[in-house]
Formats: sequence, structure tokens, C-alpha cells
Amino acid sequence: MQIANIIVDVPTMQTNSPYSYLVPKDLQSSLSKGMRVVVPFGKGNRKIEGFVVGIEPLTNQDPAKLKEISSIMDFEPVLDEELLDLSKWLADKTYAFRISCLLTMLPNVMKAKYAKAVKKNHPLTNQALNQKVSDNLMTLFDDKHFTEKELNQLILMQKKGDVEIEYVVKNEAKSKVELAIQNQINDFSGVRKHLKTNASAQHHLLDFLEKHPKEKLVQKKIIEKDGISPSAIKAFFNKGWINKTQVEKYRNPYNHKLVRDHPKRLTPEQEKAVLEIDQAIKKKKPETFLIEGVTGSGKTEIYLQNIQTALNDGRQALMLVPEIALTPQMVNRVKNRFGNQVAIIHSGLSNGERYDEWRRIRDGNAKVVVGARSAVFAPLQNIGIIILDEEHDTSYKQDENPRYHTRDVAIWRSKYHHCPVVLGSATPSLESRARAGKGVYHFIRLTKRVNQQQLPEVEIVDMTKEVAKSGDIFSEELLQAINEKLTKHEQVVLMLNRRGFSSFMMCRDCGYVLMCPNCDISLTMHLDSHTMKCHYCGFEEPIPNVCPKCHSHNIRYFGTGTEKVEQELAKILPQARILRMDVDTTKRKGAHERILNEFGEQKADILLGTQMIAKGLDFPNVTLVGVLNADTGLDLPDFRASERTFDLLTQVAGRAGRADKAGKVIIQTFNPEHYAIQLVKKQDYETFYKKEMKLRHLAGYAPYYFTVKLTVSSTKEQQAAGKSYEILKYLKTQLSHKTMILGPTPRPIARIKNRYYYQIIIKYKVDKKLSPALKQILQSSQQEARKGLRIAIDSEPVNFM
Ligand SMILES: Nc1ncnc2c1ncn2[C@@H]1O[C@H](COP(=O)(O)OP(=O)(O)OP(=O)(O)O)[C@@H](O)[C@H]1O
Ligand SMILES: [Zn+2]
Ligand SMILES: [Zn+2]
Repeated sequence: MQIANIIVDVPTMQTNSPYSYLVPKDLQSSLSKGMRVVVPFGKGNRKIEGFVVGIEPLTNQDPAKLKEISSIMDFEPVLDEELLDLSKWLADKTYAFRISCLLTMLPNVMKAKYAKAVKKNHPLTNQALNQKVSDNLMTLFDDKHFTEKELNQLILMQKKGDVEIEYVVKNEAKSKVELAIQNQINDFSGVRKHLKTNASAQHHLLDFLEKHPKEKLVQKKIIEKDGISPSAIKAFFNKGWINKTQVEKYRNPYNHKLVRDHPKRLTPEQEKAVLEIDQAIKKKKPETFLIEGVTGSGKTEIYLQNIQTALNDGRQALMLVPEIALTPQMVNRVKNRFGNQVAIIHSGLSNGERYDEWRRIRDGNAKVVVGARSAVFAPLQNIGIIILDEEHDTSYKQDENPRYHTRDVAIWRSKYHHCPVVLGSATPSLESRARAGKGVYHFIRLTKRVNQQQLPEVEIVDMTKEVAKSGDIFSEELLQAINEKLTKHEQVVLMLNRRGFSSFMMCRDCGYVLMCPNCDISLTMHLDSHTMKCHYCGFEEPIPNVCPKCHSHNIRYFGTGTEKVEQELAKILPQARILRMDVDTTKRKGAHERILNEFGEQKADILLGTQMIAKGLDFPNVTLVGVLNADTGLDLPDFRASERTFDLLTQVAGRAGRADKAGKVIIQTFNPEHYAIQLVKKQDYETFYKKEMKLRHLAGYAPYYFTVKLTVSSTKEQQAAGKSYEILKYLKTQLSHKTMILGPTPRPIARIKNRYYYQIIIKYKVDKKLSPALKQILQSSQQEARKGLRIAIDSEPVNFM
């Protein structure tokens, strides 16, 4: 007899270790590690999902005490040995439940849904219900099909034994199949003699089969693309020369025409980088490289050539980019180089498309994977290189359980696959740059742009003076520069920085600010829907025209949205063709691509947008970049505020002058003397790095200290505060005296969706007691979870709001 070790879908500390279940005889041959199963759990034997993480012979356990697996959900493993291993490490490292780690690695569609099923044991006296509930067959039912009253009746009937209600796990991932044919002929010349000489369609099919004797050929495709005649297929089938079969159909989310693209001749700096990384690929060294390369220095070309090396070696490549940089431009560059071997994973795909890409990867049909954060779990079998482009980007850190950093997972996988990791950025995170400085990472610097073009000249405009003058969004300098570019038929990118910023409503008479009733945050105005919205909970109400408090009509809307800027711009420069890119204009599928294409085809003069436009865009005709408000992120209560501002401005500045024409950047700011702004002027990352490191050292922040953020939340403020003080007391007794504990304090946004949040920040260098103490806190908070108290532990947080 065999037992299976199963991680069940019950997120508690207890279920972090596998439970043993008996493997029923008839499942023994089909069950394997990495499959999902349905098992009975708990006293009520409720049916839940679980992952098989091990199978072993029954030795010292009493089979009478073990439950049996009910059924298998997958026909083949959904997670391989590597990912099962990784989940263990991930759970430990991020203080997450193992089940959430396992679920995180699956594409969304494969995550189970629970549904109820009902059957009647004999005819029911209630006629209506008797109709709806079928006999022995279990019918999935939707609560909507039954009235409240009927549902209650069903529950009563269940107690009496008239019906049975069960939970079943429903799986919505279905693959599409297509009709295909497969050759059965061995003796082609024999068959050829058999055919009439004038049956040209049949000869054509025969020749075609001879060229593809083993493949499954999609019928529709060979008819349309290869001119195979349907009647010839029919005739061959009747003769038994071909079999009909099915193949899984992959939906191709990017069916744009491929433009073959060839490797470029490298600059000396690029060449050196490519060689060093190639060495590591060939020698199977799990080294981490950091490429610090100025904007436009050709980092992407380096990645592409290294990927080629891995492919030549018969291995695969994983390329990670921030979601926001997953622009069609970037995707097309990879697709044009490597064609259909590329799989793309991003949030714009439908569930079906995601599932298809995932299967192509798992089946070994995709050799290069490009995707955002979650793609780091792509089920590749033989990775030769992992790349993290824009490695400083905060979207690499997951903000919910498991709170992992993509970089850490990438490095873990590189050790497993014996391959290098390449981190690239014009503005590396301080953490990575510091590691490179210490020699933990291999440091590669690219100091020049590929075309020998200078970095663009940056001008800082002091808006405190401008606003006093006119109160406008645009400074004289910026308007003049835009005008100049318009006459030269060059293009302009304008960025409105929306970080930590919203257009809120304030009464000029009494100072009242319109707030969300559920969250401690002001409502944001949306012109498209004419509503004030909460960005945290989705609350929405009409834009008021009198102050709700003092009824004054003297209302002002602070902060400028992209729509407002667009309107203003159109007034000042009526001849300019403007494209706007923000969350509102890119909501629809494909909109992002359409806007960028239009801009690329020079159907517009100005691309106006939010942060979205700061990354990865490569348009040769853009010679001016304007930043309308540089500093909205500078005052946020976050020790990385300067770093993020510097990163963002450097990135967006880098969009100018990337080809043969020189670029110019104009940054409007209220803090012209701030070092982050001053150093953007020089686009001097290294000086910024040194300065910022000094400040971090003084204040005791990363990368000098590690940080853990502990958040306690509850719908009752008292409870959240009380518990956080209790935790503080406990931590003080446990941790090293060198470890610093800050707080508890209410979080900067103290209330969201009517939950109150308190946080404790722990800063430490080495503290062996920390991890056990945190796990103890999680463990002991289980009871309180039922009372609505939640505790979240975030190691190396990037979000302090
Ligand atoms: N060796 C080369 N010869 C000619 N053109 C090149 C070469 N390498 C890169 N390019 C081109 O130079 C432009 C800039 O390169 P790329 O976008 O890779 O830079 P990057 O360092 O990734 O920039 P950023 O960080 O600003 O996004 C691209 O259009 C690219 O095709
Ligand atoms: Zn809200
Ligand atoms: Zn008022």
C-alpha cells in the first residue's frame, strides 16, 4: 500500500506540513508527485484540494487511521520537482503558508473553485425542488438557481437524508483541441504506384506526408496554408493511410507579423558584457550579474544575444520585466528575434491564453519566456539564463502573500539550473548596487549610449516662481521647447507623475476634503465617469458641486489629471496632435499597443501619460521629454522616496535622443535643490548611489539593515492596537538587543475598507531569533484570526503605505 503526502488547501500553520493519505488501489498507477487531488478533510470530511508532494510505501502508520484520496484533479503533474522544492523554501523565506506558495506558482485558471453539488436520494415531496435536483447524478448548482427558501429547505432535507450536498472542486481550465491527421504509410513508393497519375491532389498529399511522416498535422492549417485538398484527406483516411487525431490548440495572443530581426554588431562595452555572461552560461555557473547601463546603452541587445547562447546550448531562457514595461515594443523585439519559440505571460491575457502559454512552456514548446513577476515560476525544465530587466522596479516585490521578491526566486532557480542571473538597470536598486560593490554580484557597467549620442541635456525649472507668475501647468521654458520641436516635426513625451498623488476635492471656505467613508484617503476625481472614486476600495459617488460640510460653492479640485493637462495643452497648442496614455485610455485590451503604434508611426506629436510611459519606450524621433511635476513622490513616508523619484526621472529622461538626434529634457519641480533632482540633471547614478548610501547608513535603513514589516489589522481599532503592543512586548523579550523595533504606529493610510492597520518595523543585521519569533507570532495568531484579527509579515517591504 502507498501513502501520499499532501499539502491541503487550508491556510494554517498546521497544514504547512504535509498530511498523509492512503492512495486507493485504482489510483496507484496514475498518481504522481506534483498532481492536485481532492481529499476529505477535518471532522466533516469536507472535500478540499491538495497538492501531492511525495509518495511513499506505507511503513509504520496504521492504515485504519488514514483517510483515502477521493480523486485526482490533474492528468499530469502541474508542478514539477523543482517547483515543489521551491515552494518549501519560499514558504520559509516569506513567512507564507506553503499552500499559498504552491497556488501562486499555478496560472490563475488552474486555481480551484469550489462548487456545491447536490443529489436526491429519493423523489422529493416538494415538486419544484424535485424538478431541480436530479437523481443519483450529482449536479453542480449555482446558488442563483435556488431561492433562499429552497436553499434552507435543502439543508433541512440533507439533515433528514433526503438529499446529499457535497463540495466539489471545479476546474475551469480547459484546453482547446483541433482536428489533426497523422501519417500511417511506411512504403511511400508503393502507395505512389497505387495512385492514378492524374490524381494530383492525392500526389500532393502523399508528398506532404512523406516530408512529415511522424508529425500530427493540423487539418485546418494544411488545407489553408499548404494547399492540401480536403477530398484527398478523406480518400486517404478511407484507405487507412492516415489516422485522424486531435492536438491541443494554443491560442496565440500575439499574432502580429514577425519581422525577422538579426543580432546587431556590438559596441565594445556590449561585447565585453555578452562575453562574460556567455562564459557563465557555458560553464553552467550560477552567478549573478548586475548590468548598470545608462539609458539607451543597449542592454536589451545584450540580453538577446545571451539568450541566443543559451538556446544554442539546448537550454531555455527566462526574461522578466516589470508589468508596465511589458510593452508591445519590448515583446516584439524578443519575438522578432526568436519567433514562435517565445511565450509571453502578462496580465492582459485572458485566462485561456495564459493557460495555453503555460502549457506551451510546460510541454517544452516555448524556449524563451517573457513575463512579469509571476512568470518567474514558469515551468521551464532546463534554464540557461534568467534576466531581470529594470531590476530596481518595485513591482518585482509581491505585495500580498507570499510576499516574495522576484530577484530572490530568480537566484534560487539559477542555483537549481546552474545558470547565471542577469540584473539590468540604468538605476539599480541600492541593495543590488551595494552587493555588486562587495563582489557578491558581478558588476558590469555600460557608460555610453550605443549610437555615441550624448545623454540628453536636462534642464530644471523652478515651479515655485512659475506658479507665482501664472498658476499654469506649463512653464514658459517647456512650452517654448514643445513649440520648437513641433515646427521641426520631432516628437515630445510628457509625463505627469502620479505617484502618491491624486486630484482631490477641497472646500476653499472651510477646508473640507472629500474623503472615502471606508478608508483614510481622499477620493480621486474621474472625469470620464464624472465621479469621485476611492482607489483602495472602489467606493464611488457623484462629483459634488457644493461643499458637503458648509454648503459653499467655492470648491477647488487640487492636483491635475492627465485629462486636464490634455485639455489645457489643446487650448494652448491647437495644432498639436496629442495622444494620452493612462489607466483610463489603456483599459481596453490592445489599447496600449494601439497608442504606441500610432505614436511610433508619427500620427501624433505629443505622447502625454503617467509613469506608464517612463519605461522601455524606444522611439528615435523623440527629442524632448517634459516632466510636469517631478516631486509628488518626494514627501511620501517611505525611506525609498528619493530613490524612486531619481529612478523614475532618470528613466523618463532616457526616452529622449535615443537615435541620431540629440535629446533634451525639461523637469518642472517645486524642489529644485533636492539632491535627487539635481543628480537627475547630471544623470549621475553613481553619485546618487553614494549620497543615498550615506543617508541610509545614518538612518539605519536598507541596504545597511534588513527590514521586516509586521502589520496587524482588524475592523476594531482597539483590537489591532492592543495586539500590536502585545507583539511588541513579546519581540522585546526575544530579539537581540542590537535589533531595532519601531512602532507600533498606525499605518500612513491607517484605515482601508474599514479595517484598521498598525505596523511594527523591525530593523536588524543578524538576528537568529527573529525567524522563529515571527513564526511563533503567526502560529499563536491563528485563534485570533477567527475574531477578525489579521497579521501580515513582510520581509524587505517596498510599500510602507
Ligand atoms: N550594437 C548595436 N548597434 C546598433 N543599434 C543598437 C545596438 N544595440 C542596441 N541598439 C539599438 O539601440 C537602441 C537602444 O537600445 P536598448 O533599448 O536595448 O537600450 P537599453 O539600455 O535597454 O535602454 P533603456 O534602459 O533606456 O530602456 C535600440 O533601438 C536598439 O535596437
Ligand atoms: Zn475606500
Ligand atoms: Zn466647506
